[in-house]
Amino acid sequence: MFQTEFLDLPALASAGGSVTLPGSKSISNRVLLLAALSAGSTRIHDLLDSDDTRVMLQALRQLGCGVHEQGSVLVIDGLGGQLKTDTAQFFMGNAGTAMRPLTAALAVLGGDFSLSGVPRMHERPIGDLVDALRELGCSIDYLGNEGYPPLHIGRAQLRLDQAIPVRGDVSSQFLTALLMALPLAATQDIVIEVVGELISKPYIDITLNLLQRFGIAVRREGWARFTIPAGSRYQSPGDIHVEADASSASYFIALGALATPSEPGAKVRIQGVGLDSIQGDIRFVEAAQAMGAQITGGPNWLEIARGHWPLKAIDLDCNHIPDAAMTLAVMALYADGPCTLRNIASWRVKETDRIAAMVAECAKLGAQVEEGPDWLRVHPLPAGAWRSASIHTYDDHRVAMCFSLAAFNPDQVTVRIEDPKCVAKTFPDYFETLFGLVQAQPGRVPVICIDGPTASGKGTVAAEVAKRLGYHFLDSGAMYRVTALAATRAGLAIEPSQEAAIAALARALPVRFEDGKVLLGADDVTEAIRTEEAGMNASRVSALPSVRLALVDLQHGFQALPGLVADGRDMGTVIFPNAPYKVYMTASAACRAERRYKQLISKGISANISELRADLEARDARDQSRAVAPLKPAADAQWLDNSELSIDQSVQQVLAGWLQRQAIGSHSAT
Ligand SMILES: Nc1ncnc2c1ncn2[C@@H]1O[C@H](COP(=O)(O)OP(=O)(O)OP(=O)(O)O)[C@@H](O)[C@H]1O
Ligand SMILES: Nc1ccn([C@@H]2O[C@H](COP(=O)(O)O)[C@@H](O)[C@H]2O)c(=O)n1
Repeated sequence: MFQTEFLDLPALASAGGSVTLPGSKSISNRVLLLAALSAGSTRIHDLLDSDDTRVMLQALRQLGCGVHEQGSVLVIDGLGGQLKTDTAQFFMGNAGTAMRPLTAALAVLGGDFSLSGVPRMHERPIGDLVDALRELGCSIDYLGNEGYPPLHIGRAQLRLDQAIPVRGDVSSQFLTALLMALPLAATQDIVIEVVGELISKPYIDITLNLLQRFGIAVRREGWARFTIPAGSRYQSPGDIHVEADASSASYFIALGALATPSEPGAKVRIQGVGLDSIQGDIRFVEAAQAMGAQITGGPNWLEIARGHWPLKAIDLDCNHIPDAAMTLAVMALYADGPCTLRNIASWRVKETDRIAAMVAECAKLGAQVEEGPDWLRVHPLPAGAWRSASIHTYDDHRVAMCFSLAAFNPDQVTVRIEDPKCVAKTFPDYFETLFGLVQAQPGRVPVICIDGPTASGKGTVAAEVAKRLGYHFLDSGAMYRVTALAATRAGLAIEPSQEAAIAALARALPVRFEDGKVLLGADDVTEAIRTEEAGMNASRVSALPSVRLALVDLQHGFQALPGLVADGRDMGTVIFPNAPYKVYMTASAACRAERRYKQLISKGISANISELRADLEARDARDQSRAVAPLKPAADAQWLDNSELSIDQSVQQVLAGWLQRQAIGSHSAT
């Protein structure tokens, strides 16, 4: 997951390949609670691992549920409707799918419980559910504002003889919560009556489907009246599989519809969710088809390719696909006319006011957008009108994910996604998954080159800049160091007479960079290549032209989405001559010798400062005077002498220079 302050998406062009999506949030949290309330153990396969499911799991543990991992399977030892504790305080984060059903289940069972969440959770209404539960005889108090969490739950005195009314026109989660809680009290038939037009009906279908799997056969009369039969008891189904998330699939369906194929005939294939899905958001497929996407599918898969282009404008009632419909709003930027999304009032009370968020962020890209209380109209953005923008994400995973699709804009402007880690709510590896399927416009994966002499601090600074931007990091010096080590181990003298043999070795170098370690074959050589002797050998091996040539492809392979920071001697001059930003980092010889001295001493290696200075000057002289790719600043490099700067100041200067070139909004990367 990207933990950076923001993530810059360079202009994207094409897509193709297969992706297996994480489990559905709606199914995962329902299954977790049903398994906890059931008698017996439930083995849950393909459960979503995200912020919202972790919130639910933590609550279940607090209630005394056994939770065990068995490989990729999660086993829940159910409580059989009997809590092991009747006093607890629960933190629900911003997980509506945990807060609502747990409130109902705890209220029906009764006890001394409090439930709170993040500030936004305390702005999300729950009054209609509380009213219904009070009607039933549950004891619930508001601890803050009337109608909103946090809540306190006390002992219940249930009255089951009359139908329980619940409003269905604000959130279907209130009805879901009652349907899941009431089997715990079904000593007689219990009737729920929906007041108002029920929204998001497909989510109720998911609830009914899962209740059935856990032994509860709810009788339904239309969408207005639901009966839990007397004697209903939760029973574990044993094993249960969680489908991949259909709402998450919407980004990849849109991707297939927007991107040109990575090669002729290439498609975007989604595994784990298909046309027979029980999730309502699978009907996003129909909306994407209406916009022109070519989609085929089977029971557990979908394949998408670009069809009509530009996409066709739509005017759609989106009540049945409330979450996935946000993706349509960004697709609308690529349509042949204005797109109107209707019946989406529930967006106003989600993780953020999603209608307001879509209006504000589409407008930053240059689009004209109109809104009403429960509708949104997005006008297409023609080529020439797109603006590079910093997308605010409001701690809302779906805002972050759907705006990533703006990176396919025809003007090839960069799209900045603020706080990319907000995707952790449902899809922690969303951006990594996206980068696995897409290709940037040619030459658009940015490279920041930091070249300079030994011990100028370029490796330290480059690694930190890469971390702050979420970019890959190339320590090119390590490649020469590993080559020299491999040559020595192979009994080759590091001299021109052995050039061909060392180059052959370099071409097939089994080097890997993993989790901060450098591996040569199966050998961890991280420490072995860092000695002063290894540095000198690297300098000698790097003067051999065929060795340099042999390592070019390996270095180019590091240029991958979302970007690269490369440090070395010839990054800006030879390996990435078209890089958009180059720094030549240096410091006085005295300063560099002192830094290296401190570096060695801190590792417990004894050193002599004047010998170190002589060695590094000799190394610099060799690097600067060699015939091929000598150490020198690129003509377009920014010169940075950091003799008087701290590491952090050096990092800040490089970041500031890069952000100035990116020119997106007025963001800082501190
Ligand atoms: N202002 C500074 N900027 C960067 N590094 C600094 C600074 N001050 C001290 N250092 C320290 O200098 C030492 C040398 O840094 P580093 O290894 O990154 O240099 P380098 O240029 O990559 O060297 P080499 O080319 O030999 O690998 C490190 O211990 C680093 O912490
Ligand atoms: N792009 C590069 C990087 C390094 N070298 C040579 O390797 C030696 C070791 O590099 P470090 O950065 O790890 O110290 C260095 O002295 C150079 O001779 C190179 O030629 N080109």
